[in-house]
Parts: sequence; C-alpha cells; structure tokens
Amino acid sequence: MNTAELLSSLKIKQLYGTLPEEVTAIHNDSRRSVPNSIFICTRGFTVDSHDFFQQAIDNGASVIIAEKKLDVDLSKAALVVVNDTYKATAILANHFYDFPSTKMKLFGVTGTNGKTTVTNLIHSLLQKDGRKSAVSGTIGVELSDEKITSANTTCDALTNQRILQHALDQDIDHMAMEVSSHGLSQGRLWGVDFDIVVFTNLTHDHLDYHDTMEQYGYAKGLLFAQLGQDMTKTKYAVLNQDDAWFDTYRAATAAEIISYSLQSPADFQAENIRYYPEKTVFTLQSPEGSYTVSMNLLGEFNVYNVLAAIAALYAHGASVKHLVQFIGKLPPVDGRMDKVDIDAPISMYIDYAHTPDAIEKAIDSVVPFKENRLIFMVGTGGDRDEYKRPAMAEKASRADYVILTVNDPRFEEEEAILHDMEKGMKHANYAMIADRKEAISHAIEQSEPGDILIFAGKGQEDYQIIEDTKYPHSDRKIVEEQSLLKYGSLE
Ligand SMILES: CC(=O)N[C@H]1[C@@H](OP(=O)(O)OP(=O)(O)OC[C@H]2O[C@@H](n3ccc(=O)[nH]c3=O)[C@H](O)[C@@H]2O)O[C@H](CO)[C@@H](O)[C@@H]1O[C@H](C)C(=O)N[C@@H](C)C(=O)N[C@H](CCC(=O)O)C(=O)O
Ligand SMILES: Nc1ncnc2c1ncn2[C@@H]1O[C@H](COP(=O)(O)OP(=O)(O)OP(=O)(O)O)[C@@H](O)[C@H]1O
Repeated sequence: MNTAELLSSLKIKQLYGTLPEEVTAIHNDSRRSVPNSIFICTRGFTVDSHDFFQQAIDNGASVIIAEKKLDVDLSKAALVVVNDTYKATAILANHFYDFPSTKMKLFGVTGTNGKTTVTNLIHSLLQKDGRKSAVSGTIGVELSDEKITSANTTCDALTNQRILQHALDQDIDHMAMEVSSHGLSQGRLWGVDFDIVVFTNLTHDHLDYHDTMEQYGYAKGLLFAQLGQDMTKTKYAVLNQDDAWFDTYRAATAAEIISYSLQSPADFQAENIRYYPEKTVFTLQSPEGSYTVSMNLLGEFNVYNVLAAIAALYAHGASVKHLVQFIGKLPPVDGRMDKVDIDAPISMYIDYAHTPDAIEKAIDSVVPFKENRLIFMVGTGGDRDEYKRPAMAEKASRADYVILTVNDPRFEEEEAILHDMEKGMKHANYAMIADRKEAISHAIEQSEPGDILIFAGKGQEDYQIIEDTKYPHSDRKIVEEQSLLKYGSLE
C-alpha cells in the first residue's frame, strides 16, 4: 500500500527521514516485523516497545511509528511521531485493511457472564439460516474451516482488523464477537463498526483491573456509546431489562433498543419455564407472537442467553418462528452446563462458572430436578481478582458438598487461593484439594447413586496455566476416566 496515502489518515507531529513508497504490512510486535513494514511502538502494561524499534528495523521494518523521538538510523527506516500510538494503531489498521467491519454484519456481545454462550448461539443460528458466519472470543476465532487461537477474549485493535479482513477473504460476511471490558477500556475495539450489540449482565468480576463496579460498568457501556450517531446505518442494542445497568446502557446509545426479560413484559419475554436434566422448555412472548421453545441448554441463565440470541437475530431480520425451530436443534455450548454422557447412576456436568453470579446460576439450574445430593467442585485462577474468591465459595455453599480447587494457579501459591475461597464457606461440608485431577476424583469417589456433580471453572479448556506455561488438562477427560473407575462395572 502507498505509505504516504496510508499515513495521511494520521495527525503527524514530526516526520524524520523519508517514507518508503510502499509498505506491505503493519506490526505491533517487533519480533514479527517483516521487510517493508510499519512497526508501531506502544507503552504496554509489561514493556514499552519503544525499546524494541531496533529489532523491528533489523527484521526489515521501514517505518517506525512512536510517541517520541527515537535514535533511528534514518538510512534504514523513517520515524513518524504521533500523540497516541494506540489510537494510531486502530486508525492505520482500519485504513490498511480497508474498513472490513463496515462490509459485514457484526454482532458484539458484552457482559460478565454469557458472552461465549450468546456469541456461539448467534453464530450457530446464522449458520442454520444459511449465512456464512464466524465467531471470536474466549475459545479463539472460528472461521469457515479454520480455528485460530488467540491470547485474549477480545483481540488487540490490529489483530481485530486483520481477522475481519481474513473473514471477508473467505466470503464470511457475518461475525459474532465477544467483547470484554478489558478490550473496551484498552481501545481494542476502536474502529470496529458493530451493527447489533448485546448486553447479558453485570456482576462481580475483574475488580483487580477496574477497581469498582462503577468503572467496570462504565467500560462495558463503551460498547453501546460506540455505536455512534450515524443514522444512515440501522443499529440495535439488545439489552437485558432485568439487569440494574439496563437504563444506563439504554441512555448511552442512539440506537434502537430491543429488550428481553424473564421478570416483566419486554420485546422478548420468557414465561412458564420448566427445567429438566437434559432440556429446558418455556413460552416465548415476542413481537411476532407466542411460541413454545424447547432447548437442549440447561438452567435459567441459558433462558436469558437464548432470549438475547433470538432478539439479536430478530434485529437482524430473522423470523422468530424459524429461530425457535433452530434453537431446538442446537446442542449445549461446549463446557457450559454440558452433561457428561456416560453410563453411571449419577448426573455430571462440566461448567465454566468462575464468578459468584455464574456459580449461583449454575447451581440454580439443577435445583429444580435435584433429588439427592449436589456435589459442586469449583476453582478460581491465581494472579486474578482475589476479591471475588470468598463470594464464590459463599455461593458454592448452597451445594451439599463442596470441593474447593484451583483453575490456573499461574505464579500464585495454591494454598493462598484455597484459603481466600475458604473464608466464604457457609458450612463445613467441604474439602480443599489444589490438584484438579485429585479434586475431580475425590468428587466422584464421594458420590452416591442419584447425586448431581458439577465441575465448574474450566469448561472446555484443554490446558492449565502453571506459572506462565500451559500444560495439557481436560476436566472432561478426567471426569470420564474417574467415573469409569468407580461406576464402570455397572455398564
Ligand atoms: C493486562 C492486559 O490486559 N494486558 C494486555 C496488554 O498487554 P501489555 O500491555 O502487557 O503488553 P506488553 O507485553 O507490555 O507489550 C506491549 C507491546 O510490546 C510489544 N512487544 C513486546 C515484546 C517484544 O519483544 N516486542 C514487542 O514489540 C507487544 O507485541 C505489545 O504490542 O495488551 C496485550 C495486547 O492487546 C494483551 O494481550 C494483554 O492481555 C493479557 C495477556 C491479559 O491476560 N489480559 C486479560 C486481563 C484480559 O484482557 N482479559 C480479557 C477477558 C476477560 C474476561 O474473562 O472476560 C480479554 O479480552 O482477554
Ligand atoms: N447469562 C448468564 N448469567 C449468569 N451466568 C451465566 C450466564 N451465561 C453463562 N453463565 C455461567 O457463566 C459460565 C461462563 O459462560 P460463558 O462462557 O458463556 O460466559 P463468558 O462471559 O464468555 O465468560 P468469560 O468472559 O469468562 O469467557 C457458564 O458456564 C455458566 O456457569
């Protein structure tokens, strides 16, 4: 691409040296720089990559974008100084990839819990409706036949544009993106032009990063404010009317609101909900009439998630009748109240709950058909929001027997994580077992026919992070092995 044309999108404070005529790539990681590329320096939380410009030049970068004058050998690369390199990243990425988000229907989903579930539901419903769709979030980026792993739920501004363009190259013109509060507050979504945005809920999480619930709520609200004022493009915000932040987010956007609720009349309302071990049935009141929804997803929280997905697709123009038919055919989302299909006299579910609210909701989802005991295993990660740990255990105390364990210890002492959680326990029927495999096998060992077991915190993840290394780990595999050991002879 022509360099001068590309850089004309920026307010340049100083240009040192001569711009090359063409550049072929943009990078924000000096280790990945290639010949004839732009390298953008940023002040990160961990390092300041203004320190790495020389590595980028050694790798062939011919333009360095920075916030200050650097000692660049101008015979090798030009130096461009701007006010804010994070903003410059978003602007340049949009121009370089030619505004891919404006050429597709983009759904953004934010909220403390339910983002992965709702984005995957939207993605599956779009595909069932014959659309070419992609999905991105905690479980990576899924394009037609390609899965790309990502370091974050919400990728950085440059990666987002690259992925959107990559999707368009594969003729994918619909995408559902998980939008994290970290992503919003760090500007990773700048320049991503969403058409339909969805809010699930806001409860305690990430206060190590946002400090207060107000700041956390404000960060989430950026998604709605960033829908913009341009009325030439129809946009919608799908909001949970039962959440305390509904009015704030409604006021934050000029876009039309589509509401959903379980508690009061809304555009989409669920009534008469019946819970079963393998399905949930409810009556849906919608702008197109009343329907019976029967779905393979469990629990009240998934009724909220399904309402959100149906409302988002309705905003997109889909018929509610068809959506209800499609919903009935979808399997549960991987690792979210996902029943383990094994011949044993106990019911076992793999779940991803790792916030107090999600734990409460996971337990709520089995209470209606619980006949014997509920054994609940729950863990939390090291080096992350320690304030939520006692609250998690307090919610888990509703189970008859609780096993406190660890998700990803990272660099933190496992015992310290367990003791933080223990402070919230409301009864004495619990064990603390840091080793996740041992914790699972203890849960199954304790079980008796008729019990329900929930293994929460890791969902479908196939690794555990110890220090900064990912080791292979699968709750599902261990659950299957251990339950065969105890109940295998019954088959
Ligand atoms: C605290 C935090 O959010 N950190 C994010 C931040 O990293 P950072 O500022 O520390 O980056 P850095 O390591 O200082 O690097 C700065 C720059 O130098 C570059 N660099 C670095 C080294 C080098 O040799 N050369 C070089 O050029 C890097 O490529 C980068 O561009 O920017 C990075 C790029 O966007 C993110 O990957 C990183 O997320 C880290 C991995 C993380 O764990 N974040 C969590 C808290 C997070 O964002 N979570 C949410 C989900 C939350 C939820 O569960 O809902 C998410 O969206 O993932
Ligand atoms: N709408 C909801 N309300 C409350 N809890 C929910 C809701 N949806 C899912 N959960 C709970 O939260 C867990 C995680 O769900 P999901 O992965 O969809 O959320 P998420 O927002 O993507 O989480 P993360 O940001 O940590 O990836 C589920 O396993 C379930 O226990």
